[in-house]
Amino acid sequence: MLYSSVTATQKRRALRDGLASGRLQQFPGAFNPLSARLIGDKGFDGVYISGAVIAADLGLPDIGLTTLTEVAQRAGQIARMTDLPCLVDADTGFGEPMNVARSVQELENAGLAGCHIEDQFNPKRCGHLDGKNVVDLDTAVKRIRAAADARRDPDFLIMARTDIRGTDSLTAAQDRSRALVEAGADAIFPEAMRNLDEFRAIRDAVDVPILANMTEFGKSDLFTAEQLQDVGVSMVIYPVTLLRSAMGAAERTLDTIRLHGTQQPAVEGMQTRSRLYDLVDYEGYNRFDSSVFDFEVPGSRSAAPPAPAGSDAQEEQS
Ligand SMILES: C[C@](O)(C(=O)O)[C@H](CC(=O)O)C(=O)O
Ligand SMILES: [Mg+2]
Repeated sequence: MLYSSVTATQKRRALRDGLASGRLQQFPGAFNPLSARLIGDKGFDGVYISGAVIAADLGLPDIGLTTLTEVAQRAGQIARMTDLPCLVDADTGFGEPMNVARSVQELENAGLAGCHIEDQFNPKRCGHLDGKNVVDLDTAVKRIRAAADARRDPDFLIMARTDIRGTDSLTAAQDRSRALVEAGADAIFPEAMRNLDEFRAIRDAVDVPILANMTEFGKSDLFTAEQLQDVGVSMVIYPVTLLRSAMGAAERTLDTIRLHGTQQPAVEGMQTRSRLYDLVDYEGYNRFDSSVFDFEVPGSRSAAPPAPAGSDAQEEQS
């Protein structure tokens, strides 16, 4: 009830331990707080909070229009719902190095386990699009140094993302990764790697964990967990995967209603009422104060809490 049951400090330690474990850490992207709960329920290692998803959710393109306040608030709402460590996308850090410092402290306050900060110019864009620009090495280093110096919890993970592979060679990406680690990065996110050998080359260049971004319709093939583990990747994100899946399902359901005049054929694929109630832990709230739910709905599972007043028991699917 009221989640999460572990502290932010414990989550940060869990993230560090996971990265040190030698086992690939899988972080699907939550598109809302409820989906973070689902990710934990399915046994994943952590939750990724994507800048692209936060932007898309607001109906915005992913070009640095979202603000620190919006991202910290949404990320905090998501982190609240899970015992897993959450890694949030802090884009370019929301400004100059001093802004980056403030961003890190706000994200610490929001209960995140870590964040990544990239070396793109503003306005930034999706790392898998063409025509990106990166800032010079000095600026990139200052951002990461400011982030590392600003954190108050030494376990808050500062991950440096470099987009340089989009504009320069693999060697340039290795050099920049080394410099970012020197500046204080705890981990490296090499964006838009072209193949597994490129991931291996970055891994060989630095002695910190590296992340693979398995975003669909991008520049990288969708490698399996086993393939990534074999080349020494420590963490994989599936940043927009759940949003794309949910939106795909939403479109299909809307088409069904248009076609059949009812959603009935789509109901089979829907999350049931009782599963939704499991995820929000109605039962836990009911234990806390049973007078909140002091009526029964015929046909509901005995373990499931009763539906709120005015709901239709016929909707119960499980
Ligand atoms: C990882 C990423 O930064 C994100 O915001 O989720 C995006 C994902 C995407 O647009 O597919 C990225 O720049 O790769
Ligand atoms: Mg992003």
